[in-house]
Amino acid sequence: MPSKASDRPFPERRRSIVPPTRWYSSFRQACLREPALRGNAAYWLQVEGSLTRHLQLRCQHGFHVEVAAEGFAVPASEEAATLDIPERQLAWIREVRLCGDNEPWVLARTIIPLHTLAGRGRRLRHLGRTPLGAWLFSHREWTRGPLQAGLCEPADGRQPWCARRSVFASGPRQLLVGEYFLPALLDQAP
Ligand SMILES: C=C(O[C@@H]1C=C(C(=O)O)C=C[C@H]1O)C(=O)O
Repeated sequence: MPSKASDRPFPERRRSIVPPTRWYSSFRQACLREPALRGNAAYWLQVEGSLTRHLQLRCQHGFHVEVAAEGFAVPASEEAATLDIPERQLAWIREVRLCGDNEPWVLARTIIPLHTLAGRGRRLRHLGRTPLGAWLFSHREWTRGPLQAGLCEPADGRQPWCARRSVFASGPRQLLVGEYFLPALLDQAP
């Protein structure tokens, strides 16, 4: 049984933990398609700053990151296009569950292109259970691009139905972070 994050590779045949998602250029655009976004989801899809930090602040017993899979794999063509990297080029893909009070609240999928992993970016392959948000927001040179809103196709009522994502950039380096909100979080008052 794998015990460390590095023991959980990301072969292409491994299923992603996040559902298929259709992305919209803004929260408002997604609301035109799905008015239910104007409920509790509105807060989470638009909240600024580190999502990790916002989640930590609402935990009573503790916050942790559970690594579902990380390793080199080929991103979806639409993800490669969003990052402007060649289609079929390998990237470091990290999928985690952000857990509050021992319950998964958010699923996150991050695509880190090869050129971002060079030099100091090497560290990004060894985050393990350290939240990526803590790293990004403590390195001031990283800035976040506009937030897109996503409507998911959940396989069942326990999967996320909405998400958000954005590109973080530091000079020529960039990475794409998608955050998928689980009903366990959305059912709480924001
Ligand atoms: C971008 C952030 O980082 C969070 C932490 C992640 C991780 O550890 O892989 C992934 C996505 C985010 O939800 C944030 O906190 O805003």
